[in-house]
Amino acid sequence: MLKQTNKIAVVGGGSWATANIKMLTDNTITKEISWWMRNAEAADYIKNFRHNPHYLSSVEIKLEPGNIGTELKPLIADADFILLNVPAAFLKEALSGITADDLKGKNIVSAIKGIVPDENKIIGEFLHETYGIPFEKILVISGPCHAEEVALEKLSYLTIACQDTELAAVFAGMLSTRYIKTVVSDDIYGTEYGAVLKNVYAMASGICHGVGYGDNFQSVLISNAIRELERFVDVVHPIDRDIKESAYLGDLLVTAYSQFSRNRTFGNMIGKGYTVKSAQLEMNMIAEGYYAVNCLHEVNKQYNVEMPICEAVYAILYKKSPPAVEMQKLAEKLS
Ligand SMILES: NC(=O)c1ccc[n+]([C@@H]2O[C@H](COP(=O)([O-])OP(=O)(O)OC[C@H]3O[C@@H](n4cnc5c(N)ncnc54)[C@H](O)[C@@H]3O)[C@@H](O)[C@H]2O)c1
Ligand SMILES: O=P(O)(O)OC[C@H](O)CO
Repeated sequence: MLKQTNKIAVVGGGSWATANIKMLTDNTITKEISWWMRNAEAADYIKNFRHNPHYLSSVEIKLEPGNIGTELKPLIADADFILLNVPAAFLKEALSGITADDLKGKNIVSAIKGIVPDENKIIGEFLHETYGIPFEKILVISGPCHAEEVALEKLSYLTIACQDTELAAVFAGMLSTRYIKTVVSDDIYGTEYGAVLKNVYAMASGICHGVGYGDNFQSVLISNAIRELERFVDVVHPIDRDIKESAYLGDLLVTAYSQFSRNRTFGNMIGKGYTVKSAQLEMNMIAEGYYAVNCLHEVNKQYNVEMPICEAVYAILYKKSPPAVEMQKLAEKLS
């Protein structure tokens, strides 16, 4: 049974965590919010100055200083919802020291669009298998929404997925604001895999731009990408879904075309000849697609879905195949 005042613990100190704090505090439903981040300096700065020094620094943080910290266990102890915002590659590290008992009975919300490396699992599967969280208590936030536009209060739509759609609606109610509309879904697998794949396609979009292809080619790439995405999710989790919904097609479009996209920016640098290391250093933000494409390559060994775009990005990032050569080969396979 949900309490009158819900307690929400936000985990992660980056752009999306900051945007989620803003949405939750701009929303008028009474709630208590705590915020964990690993960077102690940033936490102190936020307590003193009410702004995140590194991400979305224009956003005013309206939290009690005592509710912000770097010790995860006490911050999640009496939370009803734990909202995960750490990039998938660092999730295990962030949750180290946390046991299944610490998470028992809690609702876990993943705002992460990635796969846990080594485990090769989407976040819902990882939480279920590692911590025994029942699927009815796992929620996923997705949809076409850049943190930067949340900071600017530009009208955006989020999808909240959970097997228990009533619970999804409760959480959606706590995120909605004048500038955030919410949609509820029961498709955890499709929503998660859709978000993971769109990051890889955004990288492909950036790579082709960096190599010199134009808008005409990019639109063909993205229309092939949505078909590739649909092929994959229909094999992994075959249910009746409309791939044209915002959580799937919408998210692919925003990330493939937006100036704010981390994954597209990263791909563009790779297309222009940066190494992975130098692109990562220059960005100061995490492009999830870099880790995800390696995991997807492994996961797809089990399903054998035809995924030429993912394979091209994998070859460029992990086999050091020249971007221009891979894009030329890929172009022959698109229609
Ligand atoms: N930014 C967005 O607009 C947006 C929107 C929807 C979903 N997401 C998802 O939210 C998640 C978080 O992304 P973000 O955009 O907030 O990230 P970001 O790039 O803004 O911030 C990077 C985050 O990673 C952490 N980090 C970096 N290096 C680390 C390390 N070595 N060990 C541990 N932590 C490290 C940083 O502390 C910071 O919290 C991702 O899964 C992303 O796909 C982001
Ligand atoms: O576009 P990116 O790569 O910054 O990803 C951010 C969000 O997932 C967009 O919905």
